[in-house]
Amino acid sequence: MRTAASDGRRAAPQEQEQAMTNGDNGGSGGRGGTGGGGRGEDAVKTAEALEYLSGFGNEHTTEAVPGALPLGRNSPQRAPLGLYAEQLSGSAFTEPRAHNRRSWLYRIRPSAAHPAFTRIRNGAVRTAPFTDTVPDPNRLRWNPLPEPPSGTDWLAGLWTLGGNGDATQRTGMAVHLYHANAPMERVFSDADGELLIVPERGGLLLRTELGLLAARPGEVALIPRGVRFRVELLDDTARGYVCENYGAPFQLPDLGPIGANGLANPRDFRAPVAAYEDVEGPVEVVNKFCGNLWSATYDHSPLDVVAWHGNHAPYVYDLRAFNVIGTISYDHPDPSIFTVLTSPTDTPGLAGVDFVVFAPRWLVGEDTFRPPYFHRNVMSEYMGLIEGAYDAKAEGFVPGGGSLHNMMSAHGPDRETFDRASAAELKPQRIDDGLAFMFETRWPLTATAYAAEAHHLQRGYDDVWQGLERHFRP
Ligand SMILES: O=C(O)Cc1cc(O)ccc1O
Ligand SMILES: [Fe+2]
Repeated sequence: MRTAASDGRRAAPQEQEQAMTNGDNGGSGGRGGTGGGGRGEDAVKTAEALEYLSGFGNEHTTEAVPGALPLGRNSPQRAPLGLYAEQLSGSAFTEPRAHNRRSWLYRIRPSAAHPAFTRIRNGAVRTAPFTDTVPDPNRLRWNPLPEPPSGTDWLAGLWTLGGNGDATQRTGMAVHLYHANAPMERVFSDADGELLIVPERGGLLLRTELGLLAARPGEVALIPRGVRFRVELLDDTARGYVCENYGAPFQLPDLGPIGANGLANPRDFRAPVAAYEDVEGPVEVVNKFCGNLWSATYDHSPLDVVAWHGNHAPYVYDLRAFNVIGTISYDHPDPSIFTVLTSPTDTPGLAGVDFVVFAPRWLVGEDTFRPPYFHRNVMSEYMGLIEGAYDAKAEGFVPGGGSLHNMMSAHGPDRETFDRASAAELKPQRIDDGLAFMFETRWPLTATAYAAEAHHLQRGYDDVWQGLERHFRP
């Protein structure tokens, strides 16, 4: 963990009105700077120079201007440098210490200094409870979203596939996809849940209240509930997935008999160093609250946190750092062993949502059908593909697409995969031609009308299990 004193970040030029200042994180980018597509040259340069704090849930301390963090107390009579002190809570004040999350922010203006929000159109964003359609027992699979119209920013390009629970009860989750080709000018926050962003195409620069994160395909970023942020693009277009988790914040899974190490190692999670915008002037701030989008035009940027400390922060994680554990004897282990993050519910072991990754690994199982087995699962499974291919599907499950296998729906290897794996020579085999993930949840998912009627919904997905001949020879 870095300390405020050892950060040694220089103060950014305060006098520059409208300037973007971000400590050591790469100069005075400002907004935009895009040429042609959505890629911002400033964003690219800034992303390359980013520094991070390391460790999941650590008590971080960071300041973009030396002396901005008060010492010895959170809320001195007058905070240093004329800043306002503000607490951001990610858990109830009274939750057990192990689950308690909060950070103290030292900012140019308190978040309370804003005008009234008024409703704007929700675009293609939908929120639980999902009642557009009835839950579907059929296996569903989608191709990627079509290209967005030019000028689509990340928020405008957010498209809800479905979900479960009820955002107002802080239970359940939603699956969204996004496609974008323009940087956000506005700022967004989601009071309904935390956002786990899974880029599939194109890198993102996330300018958050607590600092800057870059998330490229293969990495995931988490924005805590209510944290304001703006998404800029590191490539001309961006595409990916989002799990909006209405429930308890994602945490690392217990390791049980695995021991003290393994799966996602805590130190590989990176939080931003403090970085702030000193912008006086109109800034649109969009707030998602209980399913609707609300907008207010602030007279300053709310990304104005000069220093912060605490254990509640955005973070980025490289899925390729995942320590994959599997069989070294026989049988295909259940994919819970690939859990990166879990959002627990009141019933131990029954997650509101697990985020699971199928990362490069060796398969060595003896006398074993090595790909995912045929199964029916009380949990519901949404799967996406970040790159390459997935070992249960020969074709049709493509990067940017996704599949939904709801509670108890029968699925598993397609016919081609079954035939191939049943005949394969069982020498050690490295699986490194793809990166797939799963949002697995205890409640069935209901699709939005958009998703159920989408042109890119694959009709005839059932056919992948056609032709599984009987081989029974009594
Ligand atoms: O359905 C899937 O492809 C996900 C999955 C993978 C696996 O290895 C075992 C069970 C399972 O649900
Ligand atoms: Fe499955």
